[in-house]
Amino acid sequence: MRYVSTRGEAAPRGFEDVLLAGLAEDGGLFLPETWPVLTPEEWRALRGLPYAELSARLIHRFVGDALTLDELRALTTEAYAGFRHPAVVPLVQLGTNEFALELFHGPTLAFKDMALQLLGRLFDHVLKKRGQRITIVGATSGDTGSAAIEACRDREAVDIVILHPEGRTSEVQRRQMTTVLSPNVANIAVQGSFDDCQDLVKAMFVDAPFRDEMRLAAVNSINWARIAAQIPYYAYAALSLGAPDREVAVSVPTGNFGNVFAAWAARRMGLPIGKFLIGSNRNDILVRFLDANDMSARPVEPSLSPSMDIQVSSNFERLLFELLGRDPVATARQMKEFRSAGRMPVPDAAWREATKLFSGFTLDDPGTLAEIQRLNRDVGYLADPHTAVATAAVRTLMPDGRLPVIIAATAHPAKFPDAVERATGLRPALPPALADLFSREERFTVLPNNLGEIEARVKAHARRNSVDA
Ligand SMILES: Cc1ncc(COP(=O)(O)O)c(C=O)c1O
Ligand SMILES: N[C@@H](CCOP(=O)(O)O)C(=O)O
Repeated sequence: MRYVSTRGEAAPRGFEDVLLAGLAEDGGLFLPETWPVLTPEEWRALRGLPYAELSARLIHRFVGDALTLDELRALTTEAYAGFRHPAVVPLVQLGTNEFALELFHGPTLAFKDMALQLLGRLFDHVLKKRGQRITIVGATSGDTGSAAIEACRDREAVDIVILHPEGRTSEVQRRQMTTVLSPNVANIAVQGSFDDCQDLVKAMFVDAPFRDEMRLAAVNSINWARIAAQIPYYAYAALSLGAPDREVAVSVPTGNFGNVFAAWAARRMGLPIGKFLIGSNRNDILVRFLDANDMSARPVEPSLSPSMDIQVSSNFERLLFELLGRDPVATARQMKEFRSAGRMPVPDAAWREATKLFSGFTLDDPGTLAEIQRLNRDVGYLADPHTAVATAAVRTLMPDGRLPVIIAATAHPAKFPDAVERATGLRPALPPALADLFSREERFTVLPNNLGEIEARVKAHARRNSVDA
């Protein structure tokens, strides 16, 4: 299995190198050179398998000879062993044809654990084999950061620096990151938005001397391994609902487009997902694109679903590459225009293609509170604000219930207790492992949105750790 960059100038390479590279040197994102496609019989053979086994078998299609199936199975088994639910990703019926796929039973209470618990172990496996160290730099709007820190804390060959937008995460999200005092972990609160944090991370990756000196690696969904590890839960849910013999739909609360792209990848591998609903808060660039081919970035605005407070969705580039017939020159041209002008008219044929599969839905804060309240009152289900955006999308975009819909329940309600309490009067408690979160010491550095200052901080952190090591 080899991977190509969406911008075509970086050399194709195998899984291990893609795992360690994160972003391609040309600024593009890696995708498999050819998609593995499973026959209906092969899909059926995965039905009923324990989650760790199912995920090992599917992810193995992407790793080539980097790991044997046995090696990968050992990693997925360990990765999901600590989840709080025996099914790992339980499917909970919310309506006649609506099912919440709960992705938040991992250590940090969000769907990011599904991929990052595995990614931390994959890094370890590959780095031990190679005798190398890496410095991870990541951007977070709240959930990737804590999941990555939890997965990488105290790992010998890894230093990790996470950038979050100062004051724009929930307090639980911030504390989950900043109270981890392991010496290989550093947190930076950037005076800016998530988009600024993500731009800074991408700028570090295209700064070749810095990237090489620090041996930068990525934990965001720019890293292909993140997407690969998010595909199996869609397969697990779809197979439980009758696929490959029955078509299903998905509804995904969307920010950086990684989670919904993983669902699209599952379709590309032969899973019959017939419709993709994209839920958005007031940062609705993807919805405007789908409704009117208006792909224009506006300033990021805070909302009750802060993890989706994103305007520039990294993984849209992967879909664009596919929509443009895998033409890297056209993709690079479009992305360059988006970067310089802040807008990108996608060619009409590609836009129409996208609208056949994807539909967008925007929910404002009052609507989000009303939906959390409705779910609690009518269904007895306590949803976090991100999940509520996706359940509301189903009621608006697919009220006829013609397909079973898998709703990605991306976070535990206790991560957003203020919003949930405002909507329902109930304050969800944190699980026992996090019960003392509010009395733990916090450590982070506040820095301006300035590449030089951030790079200097990353360098100081990585140096200190290699001296200590
Ligand atoms: C709870 C939650 N829901 C939804 C999203 C959006 O997912 P994606 O960025 O993969 O589109 C995020 C952040 O990524 C999140 O943390
Ligand atoms: N919502 C995310 C933003 C980063 O997304 P990623 O999937 O690219 O890591 C977060 O919670 O940090």
